[in-house]
Amino acid sequence: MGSEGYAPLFETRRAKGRFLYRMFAASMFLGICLIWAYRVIHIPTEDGRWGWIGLLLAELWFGLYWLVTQASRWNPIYRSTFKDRLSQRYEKDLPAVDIFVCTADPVIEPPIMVVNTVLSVMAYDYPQEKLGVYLSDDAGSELTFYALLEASHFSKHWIPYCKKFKIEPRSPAVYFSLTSHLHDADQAKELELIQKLYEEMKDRIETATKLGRIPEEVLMEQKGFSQWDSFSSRHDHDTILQILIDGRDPNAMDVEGSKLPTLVYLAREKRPKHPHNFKAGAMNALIRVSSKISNGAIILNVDCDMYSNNSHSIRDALCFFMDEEKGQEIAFVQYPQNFQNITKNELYSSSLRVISEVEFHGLDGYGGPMYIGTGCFHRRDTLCGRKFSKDYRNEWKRESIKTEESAHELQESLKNLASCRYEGDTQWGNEMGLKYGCPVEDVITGLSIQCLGWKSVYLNPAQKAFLGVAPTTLEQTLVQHKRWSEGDLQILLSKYSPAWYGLGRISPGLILGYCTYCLWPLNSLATLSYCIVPSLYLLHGIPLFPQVSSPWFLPFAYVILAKYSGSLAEFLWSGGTLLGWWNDQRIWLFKRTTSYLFAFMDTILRLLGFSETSFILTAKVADEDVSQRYEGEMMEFGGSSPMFTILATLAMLNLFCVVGVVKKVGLDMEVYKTMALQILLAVVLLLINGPLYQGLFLRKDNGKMPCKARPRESNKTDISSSGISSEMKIWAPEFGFIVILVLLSVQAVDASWHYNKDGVDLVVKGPSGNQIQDYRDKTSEKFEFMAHEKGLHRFCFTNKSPYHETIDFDVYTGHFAYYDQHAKDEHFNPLLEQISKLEEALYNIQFEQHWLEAQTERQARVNDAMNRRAVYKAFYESAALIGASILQVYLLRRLFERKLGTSRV
Ligand SMILES: O=c1ccn([C@@H]2O[C@H](COP(=O)(O)OP(=O)(O)O[C@H]3O[C@H](CO)[C@@H](O)[C@H](O)[C@H]3O)[C@@H](O)[C@H]2O)c(=O)[nH]1
Ligand SMILES: [Mn+2]
Repeated sequence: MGSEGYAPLFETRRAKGRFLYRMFAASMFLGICLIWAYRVIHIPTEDGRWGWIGLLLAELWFGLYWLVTQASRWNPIYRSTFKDRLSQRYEKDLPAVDIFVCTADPVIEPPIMVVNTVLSVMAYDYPQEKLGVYLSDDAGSELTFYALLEASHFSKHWIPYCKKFKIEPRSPAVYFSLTSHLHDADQAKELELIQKLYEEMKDRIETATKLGRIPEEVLMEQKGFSQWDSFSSRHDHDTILQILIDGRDPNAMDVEGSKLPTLVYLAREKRPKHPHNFKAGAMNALIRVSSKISNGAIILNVDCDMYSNNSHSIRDALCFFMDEEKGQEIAFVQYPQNFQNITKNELYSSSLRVISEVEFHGLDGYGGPMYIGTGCFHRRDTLCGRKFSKDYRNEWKRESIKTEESAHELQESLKNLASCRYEGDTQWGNEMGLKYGCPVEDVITGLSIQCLGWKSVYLNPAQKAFLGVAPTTLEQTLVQHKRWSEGDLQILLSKYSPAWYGLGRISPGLILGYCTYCLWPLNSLATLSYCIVPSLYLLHGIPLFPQVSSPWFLPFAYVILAKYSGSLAEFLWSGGTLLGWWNDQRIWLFKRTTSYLFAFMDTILRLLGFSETSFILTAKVADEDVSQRYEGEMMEFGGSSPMFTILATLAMLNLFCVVGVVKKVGLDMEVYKTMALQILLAVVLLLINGPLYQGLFLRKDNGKMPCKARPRESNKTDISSSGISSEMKIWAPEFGFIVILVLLSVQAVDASWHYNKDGVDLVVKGPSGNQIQDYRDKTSEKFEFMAHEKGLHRFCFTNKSPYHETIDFDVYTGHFAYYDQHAKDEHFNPLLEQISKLEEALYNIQFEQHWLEAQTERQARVNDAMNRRAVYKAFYESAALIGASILQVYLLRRLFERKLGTSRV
């Protein structure tokens, strides 16, 4: 098309104030150089030399990393579209669009949420006959299938309602929750009707989900359910494919007589021995299956929680692809990830605000944002690996698939495309489709597309295009970031590394842009050194920063001030609050000392061949009390995690140093006058760790830091004669709470060898008085007991012998990370799993020691008369210690030797 009279379909604006920003950045850089100079010039010869070098390395890293992050701020651009022009020119020739929704677990991704997302994308403001909606269910759950079946019926009412009244957003659940009062009487009536239909559907779905069972009559009616006959587990089943609405069928119409979008359910084949490659595998199966059903030229991918919040998003995206002059080079259009459940001050900093509002615009200025999984429109061709060429023209008017086959025949013939073996010896997962073997399949796929010469576009309209569910606990946030940062670091080290593969293929600005994320994990070491070294040296009175009166103080002060006021300004400008920024700084610290550290270590283990890729799904639902604490912005430490152990240790270390310093200050004020910056750092760390101290010491709710198993003092109880009982009560605060008793019943010493065989009975009763455990005739025993409900548990000892009995017992109470994690998640990350096991094993060692000690004591008492006590005690103690040491050595060796087990969804 000629340029004359050409009106583009989209517009690109450069950010204002770039010059000012660049001046500011240059001044920061000068400050950073001065800090480096100071460190190098002043390396001490004795006291504090190592600490100093630690800080020098940390500052070198921070400075270089800061330089890298400038790429995403140097040249930001903003995009806007002209949808009216699109519709004037192309309304009749709009391309077919296929929409892929991915789900993987009916428990943490409830079917009702999934179908709301599906309904929202079925109701796009777009010719419905050109839409194909595909749900990939990696759990192969009948419940999700049932929900989708229900949604296919409901869509016949929902889509016409949306179109008639042009409502937003088009996720029914969200729409109904936002709409209470309507002025238009007509609409009010229809609203009532449709809402009733929705509530009924929701009821049916939720009841089925709760019961884990589909109503009998539905099973009879819908033949698709028979596909579950050969289903053995989510990891082991045939392909299940069902075309629920066949767009080619002239009868597929809504209640107003308009065409409906195609709707397909797919659970690809899974076999335990066959790697399924997580979301990437699911997407590739969808690409193949859809190519034989609707074969849309454009593919939109959304996660099952990311409902469409803007019915015009397809048209917006098409403005880029269909622009006559610049459209041909664009491979994908990425929308930001926004969330519906962000609280005002975003406790876990999960809005990704600065990334969405600042950094991605910056990447767009250098050739386009990364592909971040959800909310992204692709050309089918480029997703399948097509190389860029100048003469490439997308053929929008594709032949629609003409086949005489019935939906059923088609279904059967397509199952092969989603089978495990199909991809063997093909380029799928490599040159074609999404790439395999990386926890962030999206980023590496996007990068390889850009390396083939394509551009991408970042579109961030005021009316958010997609809204999803952000993690609602600290642990989930940290685990999610671990997956992301680990994946990004892997990319940096992979064949497709932006650093070398990208060289010459994408612009240097974009390479640095990618590195901003790929280098996340390396920040952990520098941050750790900054959290530990200055505080420890402060305690010892060794200064590591220049005095306030020294001229070298200036660059430090300037860089600190400029860095933090800049970051605050950015955060506020992106729509955040002051407290939100403060929380963001805290999470910044937490992620760097835990998620990134684990990601770093895991990547190294992976390089050495110890661990395999895993994917821990982010939960989209939470218990009620957890949700309440989230809404109230109270940090969640419930459930134990090795990440919390690190956070708590660092916080305690800092507290310890600060308390130590406060004690000393009275004695020696002078020393500390020279250490203003170190004191400032320690105090800021103290403040930022505030919620940790609260969780450790002050809070009483279930979200507080879990207590580790720890021994209580030994107890002794005397039960004078037969039939007499003694009772002990223990409060179990939650499921999985563990009580361990070491019981030792010993007759009065004077009866020496005649200890009674009848021993003692122990009965454990649960909170409602029900008997849970019953041990009879015990003389010496250890019991391990796990509470299955919370509440007061009674441990009742009864003496059956005619003699006076002394019962000597130890009680350990606590909650094991190991049990906890495994109850929640069968595929806990290998490294964390090993750590929990080690933790548990170490505890067991402690326990064995106590038991042996108790045994020794018992023996000793029994043998008192023979004066062999000392011998026995020594014997048992050394045996215990040797055993413990052997076990420790064995466990540690196993930790490093064993090829860590596979774990996958
Ligand atoms: O084996 C799997 C695992 C996951 N999923 C789906 O992948 C999506 C993302 O999973 P989620 O637990 O929500 O991870 P997030 O960290 O929130 O996801 C972001 O990061 C992922 C890469 O780590 C991308 O795949 C996602 O698109 C992106 O939204 C969900 O729809 C899942 O159902 C599958 O289909 N199969
Ligand atoms: Mn998600």
